[in-house]
Amino acid sequence: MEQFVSRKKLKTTQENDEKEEENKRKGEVVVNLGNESQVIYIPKLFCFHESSTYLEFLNTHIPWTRPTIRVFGRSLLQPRDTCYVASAGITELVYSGYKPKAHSWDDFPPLNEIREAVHKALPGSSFNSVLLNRYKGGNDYVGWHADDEKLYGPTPEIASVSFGCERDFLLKMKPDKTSKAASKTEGEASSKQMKKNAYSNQHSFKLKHGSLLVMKGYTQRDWLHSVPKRAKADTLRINLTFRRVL
Ligand SMILES: O=C(O)CCC(=O)C(=O)O
Ligand SMILES: [Fe+2]
Repeated sequence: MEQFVSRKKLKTTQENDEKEEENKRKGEVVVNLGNESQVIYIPKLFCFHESSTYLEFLNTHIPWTRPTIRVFGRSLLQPRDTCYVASAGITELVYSGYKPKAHSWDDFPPLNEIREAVHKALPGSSFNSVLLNRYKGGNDYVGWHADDEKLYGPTPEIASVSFGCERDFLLKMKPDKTSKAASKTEGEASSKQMKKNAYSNQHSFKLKHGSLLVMKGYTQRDWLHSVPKRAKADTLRINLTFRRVL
């Protein structure tokens, strides 16, 4: 009898966990970008209260810096604050001529909690680094780029968690891919389904407080993304992009 009761309890907990996961994924949007590139958007991975607690923690406890980077041969102050956290022993990250210092996960337990929630939402994923960005207001931004550094391999899964001010996240096809994609789409457009899903060269998402956006497949090879300046988005936003260095 005792065994029966505890087993029943166990099942209930498991059922509750499944229900909780299901609730988190409510409103999930999957966008097939074509040519094996995909974006998944989950608006509410974290509830409002959890998200606000993480925003406050990250804002006050992360050692933010605003480095000088090189873009198109010119030095400029990166238009947002940044910090990098990574597992020991993995290949160092270098982007735009800048090599961020890798901080330890152990120094920021809430970051590990967020990473675990992302792992739960994306079965099979295992991220060993996170690049954090802090946008202090609407003048802070990230320009068009792809996270296509070699250390992530050809088809990285990049999981982006946002807290704070809602900002637009834009995707556009890389210029050299546009014509090829158009001819491919035309060729495939015979089926009704394809016509309905006719691929577009641009997409935009409003990244909400506590949301998760995932870029998968060949998105980094074929697409650029950005978070442009927005005069009206004048409050703090913190974004975390989880990546796996191979
Ligand atoms: O802030 C964002 O939503 C995007 C950040 C980003 O693209 C990056 O860190 O590579
Ligand atoms: Fe990026």
